[in-house]
Amino acid sequence: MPHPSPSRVRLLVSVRDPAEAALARDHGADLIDAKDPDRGALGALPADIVRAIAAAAGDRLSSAVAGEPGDADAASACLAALAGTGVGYLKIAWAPGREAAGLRLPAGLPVIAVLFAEDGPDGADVPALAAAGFSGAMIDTRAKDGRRLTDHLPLPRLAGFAAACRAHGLLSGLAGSLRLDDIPVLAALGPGYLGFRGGLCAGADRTGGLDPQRIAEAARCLAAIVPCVEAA
Ligand SMILES: O=C[C@H](O)COP(=O)(O)O
Repeated sequence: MPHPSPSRVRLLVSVRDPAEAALARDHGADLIDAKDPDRGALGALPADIVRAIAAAAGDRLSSAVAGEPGDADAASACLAALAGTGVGYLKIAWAPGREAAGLRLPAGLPVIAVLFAEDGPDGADVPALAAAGFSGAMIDTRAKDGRRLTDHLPLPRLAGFAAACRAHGLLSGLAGSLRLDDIPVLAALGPGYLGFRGGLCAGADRTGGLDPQRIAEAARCLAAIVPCVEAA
């Protein structure tokens, strides 16, 4: 499976269906992420829609969110439900400090742990994620209430998270009601990708439709930035 080059920060765009996947692909998304924006921060889509999104992503990497399970057993079931859909990654909510015993990760399919900014994650959470077998880690916001990632966590803390992911060989991501003007500041921290939904939708409404001009603008912005540190 291809892996994003560590030399630049990638653009992840969350999509709800194959038509949005094709739009994101055609306007410069690097990672096409299947997610139901009507069902909160990490609403999972049905497996057949995820499969169609992975196909529509074409030569782009794809991922799918698997939900917000309460423990390792439930997480294993959520991951298994989407394991055969053809996406390159699965993403699943994971509480900092959660007991990983009993977590069964799908063979050969990298899984990204999504930590919520409201829980105050930082780089100290990363070693346990690596030990649990996750291939990546990202921070997103749980409440889509207008507050952005940087309203919850200061930049040095985000930088520490990205650095810890690099140190442990994990792909890292930052998201949470990001806007285009967040790109230069957050990309400079060297995450593997920045994740968007609402900021690339018409009227910044994450439950509305994606705006192709905004996707293209985000892609242009990211392509122009060389991170101060190597992205991971
Ligand atoms: O994975 C990224 C998320 O879909 C971000 O959604 P958001 O930009 O609406 O907070």
